[in-house]
Amino acid sequence: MKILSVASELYPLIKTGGLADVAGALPLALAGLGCETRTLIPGYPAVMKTVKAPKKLMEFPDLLGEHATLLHAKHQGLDLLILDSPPLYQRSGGPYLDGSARDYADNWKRFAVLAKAGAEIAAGALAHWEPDLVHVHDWQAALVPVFMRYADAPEKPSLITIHNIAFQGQFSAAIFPSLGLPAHAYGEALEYYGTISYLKGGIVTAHAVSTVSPSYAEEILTPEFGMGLDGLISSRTADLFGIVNGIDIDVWNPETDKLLASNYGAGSLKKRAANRAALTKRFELDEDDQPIFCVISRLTWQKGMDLLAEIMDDVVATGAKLVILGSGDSALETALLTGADRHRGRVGMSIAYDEALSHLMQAGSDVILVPSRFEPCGLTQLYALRYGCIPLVARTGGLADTVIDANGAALAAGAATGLQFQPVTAEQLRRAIRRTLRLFNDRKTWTRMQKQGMKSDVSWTRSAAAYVDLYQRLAQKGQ
Ligand SMILES: Nc1ncnc2c1ncn2[C@@H]1O[C@H](COP(=O)(O)OP(=O)(O)O[C@H]2O[C@H](CO)[C@@H](O)[C@H](O)[C@H]2O)[C@@H](O)[C@H]1O
Repeated sequence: MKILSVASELYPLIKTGGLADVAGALPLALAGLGCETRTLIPGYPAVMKTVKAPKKLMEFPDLLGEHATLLHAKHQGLDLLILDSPPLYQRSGGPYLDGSARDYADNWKRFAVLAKAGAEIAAGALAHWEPDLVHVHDWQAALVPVFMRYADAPEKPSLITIHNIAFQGQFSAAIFPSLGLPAHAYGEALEYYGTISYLKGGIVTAHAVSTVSPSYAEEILTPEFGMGLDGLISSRTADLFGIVNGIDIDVWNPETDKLLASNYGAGSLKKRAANRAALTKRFELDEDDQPIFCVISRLTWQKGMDLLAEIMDDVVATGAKLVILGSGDSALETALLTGADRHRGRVGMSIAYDEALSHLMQAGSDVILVPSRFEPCGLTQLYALRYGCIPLVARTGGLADTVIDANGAALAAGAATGLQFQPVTAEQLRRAIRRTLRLFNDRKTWTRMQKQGMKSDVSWTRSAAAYVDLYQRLAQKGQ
């Protein structure tokens, strides 16, 4: 089966968050199951600089008034379709934000053009490669099924995956005429309280909607988590699926990871000590045997980072240490940095996006804290499981689905892999930290939990098979 995947980021070429990991790893996992995936991405500077000898496939003279060239390249097992349009994508900032962290004013156009190209490819624009199905990710690609619905060509089966419903691609209704859609598409697919919502358009028009864990698929049916789209999603429950993310277990393998100070496995956990020592040095922490908690996250309210700032003094008071890697909301960055300054030697912080450091932190820390208010899946707890770093997570979304709480029954059965807490409040987080410390001091139980986590199947194997199953169902329906 031939799949056209459309995404706005793709590991290892361009990444701001978990979407890139999934868009980058899923095609590799699907390849072994008879699916040939080509991924359409914008020609950002990082992409154009990294891919070797891209081949020109075709020109799009007029995609919503923009000229673009479609390039083909292979990169680390990925088959790429790169939409090269320098006025839209060759910018010095990130994929979505300029150097001052402001949204590009023409993001509506940048991603509408990407989607339009996707719809044209789906309709057979490429002479030698026509997809059987289109899989689009998040609001940035959500207009692909909208353009397909209102095109003259026969509609291909389509799936939209929601990685985070908080980001909806909402724009002024004034852009509607520039999208080149028939007038009725506004009310049928795109209109959202007098504005335009790309994600809504995708949810209305895609043949199936999925999200990245079964629990989050349930949660987004409720007003609390649906962020205004719960009513619409509830009307599509027959076509709604929750497939938990996997991770690339070759990139995230403590036995071979070149970014670590020392490689190790479940049978050689003592070798984690060298990573702990490297981490201690890197963050100028005191050298002692107290547990190290880590946080690797966007610094946002979603991720509960305000709670982390609130409880930092209490964590330090227990004797534990804390290392934080992240960037995001500037008020939260300041609050956390101020706290870290108060506790030199006990709290270390790096305001950065640092892939290499994130690997060392997973290998050198004892616990990863993930106090998210909502979490569609979450990936850092999956890396942590694989690295023998115990996840302490909020009981929500994919975090609830992937970590087995160390309650009495799970401990007795030897099944526990981490800790969960709820509701997501500072008080419950403090309690969960105290519970973690009690377990940490019971070395036999702790080691057993580490080993159990390292045995968990966090690979793509099962989930890739679930996607293939869904693709096949959609393809059959479309016949
Ligand atoms: N400062 C930093 N330096 C280095 N690496 C950093 C970093 N900050 C974050 N990362 C990395 O970025 C990724 C973040 O992925 P998550 O799944 O945790 O959240 P995100 O909200 O981006 O993704 C959304 O999409 C994914 C994919 O579906 C869902 O799992 C998730 O719940 C949803 O919110 C991880 O690979 C993490 O290691």
